[in-house]
Amino acid sequence: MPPSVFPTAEKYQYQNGFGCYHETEAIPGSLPVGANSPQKPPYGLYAEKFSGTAFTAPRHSNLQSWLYRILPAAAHRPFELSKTQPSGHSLQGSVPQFTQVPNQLRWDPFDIADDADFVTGLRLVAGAGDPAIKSGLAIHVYGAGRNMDAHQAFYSADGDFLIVAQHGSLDIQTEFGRLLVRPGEIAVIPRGIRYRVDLLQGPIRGYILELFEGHFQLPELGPIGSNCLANARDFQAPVAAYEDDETEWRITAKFGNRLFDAIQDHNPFDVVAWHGNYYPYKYDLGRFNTVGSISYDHPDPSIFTVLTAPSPIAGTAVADFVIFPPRWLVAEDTFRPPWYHRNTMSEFMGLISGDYDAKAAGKGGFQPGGASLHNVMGAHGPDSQTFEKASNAELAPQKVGSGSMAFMFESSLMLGVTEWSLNKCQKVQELYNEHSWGKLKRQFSPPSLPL
Ligand SMILES: O=C(O)Cc1cc(O)ccc1O
Ligand SMILES: [Fe+2]
Repeated sequence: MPPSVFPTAEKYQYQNGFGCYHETEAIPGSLPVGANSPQKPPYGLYAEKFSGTAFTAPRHSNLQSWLYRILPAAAHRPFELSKTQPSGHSLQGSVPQFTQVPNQLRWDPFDIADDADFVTGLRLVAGAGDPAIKSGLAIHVYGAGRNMDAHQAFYSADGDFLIVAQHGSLDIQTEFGRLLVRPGEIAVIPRGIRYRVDLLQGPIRGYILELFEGHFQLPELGPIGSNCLANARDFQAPVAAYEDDETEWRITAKFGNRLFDAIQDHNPFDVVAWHGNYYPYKYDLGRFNTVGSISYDHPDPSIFTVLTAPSPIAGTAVADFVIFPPRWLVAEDTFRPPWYHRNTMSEFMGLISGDYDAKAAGKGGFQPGGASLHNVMGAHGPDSQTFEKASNAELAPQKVGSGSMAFMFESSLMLGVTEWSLNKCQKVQELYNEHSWGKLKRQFSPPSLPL
């Protein structure tokens, strides 16, 4: 059960900045000075190098950290296919199959299983590509009512986890230190980093974008200049915090889309000090500095990009993480909601809280904890109610989205859905298309032809 008291703030300490070279030590003097791997590191610690990119990646994109720990991560028994996942878990057993469907899909809020933890409560919703060739991504949801086992840690070798907390707060203990992630905040746990998730105030639910290739970065700002959108200083990395015990621990690995367990006889959170630029971090979406049109027309949603994972094709992301925060709409002579459109990118959307301004809310609509998928070239846009309202609204300055936060995982890849998300979860709204666009009225009234 989660503890009933909210932990004190001192439990979570951060250092600020995106893509920084940080250094932190829980015991003064535990970082070697002037060397990474001295013959004997301070206090009898082991030095362990942790590479997030190839050794030879260019300097501007090279990611690595040095960890100084009580025992190396290598000290564990062999991994075996996990037997601890409930049957039907979408990462249990065989490698998942993705089915690509051209229809617009929308899901009611996903369930929270009271008896599940962060790992057993993970469900694969959609994806493309293959972690074995470091290509593509996966989209998961999690819904859990209890802490991970007290002596269990998890890591994904497949991809970086971008965790969007929708409901309930996560106490994430990582090898690098602790992160508190509340609804409306995100955490990024790059691949390989071991962590465990406890619940702080009851059940948790949220979304995960797992990136099989590369890592997330801040988008270019172009003519916007050197500030706005997500500012670098608002990203927070943990400070080193370690535990030391020789009890039995289970390490669960997501490896090639399946889960494996290994036992070890020491605490994996034994990193006393670290330095480097490969680390987990969090970001409060409320700090996003939103920009928009102050004249006319609805700009592309790329102006709301928090983080991007570029592909080798210029300007084309494997995945963008985009948000729709509360903001003022002031555009004149403009249909202010998103336009009707078809996109060569696929658009997976979720709702953290409130209403999304392009879609009806409430039962049968786009609801917090639910999702939608408008796949490659899937036609979509405002539903008929939104169209009626917006095309007749008085265009005074208007604040939209108060108390609301929607987001989009936008990808250049065609996303497939899983047997779980299409059928088993029983959340697909069968009448999504009909309810949204089936009642759009013809507005066409051509001028009468001269006789
Ligand atoms: O489809 C959506 O609701 C997401 C979206 C929002 C927007 O403002 C412009 C384009 C777009 O795809
Ligand atoms: Fe869209």
